[in-house]
Amino acid sequence: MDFSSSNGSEDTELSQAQIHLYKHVYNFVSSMALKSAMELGIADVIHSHGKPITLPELATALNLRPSKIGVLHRFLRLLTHNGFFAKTTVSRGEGAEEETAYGLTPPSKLLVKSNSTCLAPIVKGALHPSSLDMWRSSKKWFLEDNEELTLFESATGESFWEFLNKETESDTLSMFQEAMAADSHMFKLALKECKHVFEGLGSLVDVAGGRGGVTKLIREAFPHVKCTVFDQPQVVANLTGDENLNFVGGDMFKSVPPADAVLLKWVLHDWNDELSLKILKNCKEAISGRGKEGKVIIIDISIDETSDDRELTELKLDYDLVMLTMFNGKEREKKEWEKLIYDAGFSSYKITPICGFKSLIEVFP
Ligand SMILES: C[S@@+](CC[C@H](N)C(=O)[O-])C[C@H]1O[C@@H](n2cnc3c(N)ncnc32)[C@H](O)[C@@H]1O
Repeated sequence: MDFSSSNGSEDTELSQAQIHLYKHVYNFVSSMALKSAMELGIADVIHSHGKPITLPELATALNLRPSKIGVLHRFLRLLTHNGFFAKTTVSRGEGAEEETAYGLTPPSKLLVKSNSTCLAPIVKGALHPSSLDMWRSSKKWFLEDNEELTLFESATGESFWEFLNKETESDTLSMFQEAMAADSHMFKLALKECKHVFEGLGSLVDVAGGRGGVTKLIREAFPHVKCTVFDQPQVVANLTGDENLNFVGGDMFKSVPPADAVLLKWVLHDWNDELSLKILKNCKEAISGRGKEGKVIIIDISIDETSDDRELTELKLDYDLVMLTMFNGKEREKKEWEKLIYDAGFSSYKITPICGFKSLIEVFP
């Protein structure tokens, strides 16, 4: 572009373009500031304080040296701008000067570790170096002629599942399972909206159900349903159930234990269409004893750019790239779900949005 001859509107467009570009380049800073706040436990301190906290009080509670108060202030300024803290003023008594204080907002309440809806493990897992380092290899990965290879494999030489299951990575496996469990707690809210989906079931198998976080919530609401949590043997190895809760180790690509209904929460987006089809066919077989009354309940993202707002679509598309690069999985649009469901031999389905950004898809034989 020849800058000397550009007119006013071109200049404005150029400036806007620069802001747009830089905003996306520096998006990672907001993620990292959030991670730092989570690691320091800022939300926990404010929560224990019981009211908005001043900067010196916060620094003291976090055991920070006075030299770091300026740093803390600048992190809080960005995080407050991003909606994680709310600024207010407090006075220490009559005649005293007013001081700025920081309170929690709904998003930062999700970082309070004593809350059952704490999502700190998601922040920890998603922004862990094991999830981020691979991006260094993205150009190399693009140039490789292997459609099956994930970015993670291209960068590390092993799949993410192989990496997690290594003896030396038991802490990382625990971290991953904790992140899944944290996400599952939010399912309690969704369960209120979609209780009818589980009504009338005698048995349920939660396929790739991790350590059973979701199953336990379903059992609280439906104590009479016989539940099975089915996952890889090493995930369920040391877990004990009771008369209505059973942990079974196995491979969902080989077979799935029989039940009236199968739950697949946060599972199919880990896999490409070919492997998802295998899982769905095994699930269809698992519910075959119940005839037309059986069903598969999928909880996953459904991308809908026409109905969702920009922010929601951006989150879903971000997730799609996470699934692609880590697992060769994908987030699906409605027509992709439909194809997968019909290809697996099911006759109908119903999609209901839940939990803000996920959908519950009931699939019928
Ligand atoms: C994204 S996590 C979802 C966990 C759980 N459904 C939830 O929402 O919390 C995917 C799960 O798939 C399990 N998994 C991976 N391969 C599997 C296989 N071949 N058979 C059974 N489970 C498997 C993993 O161990 C992991 O717990």
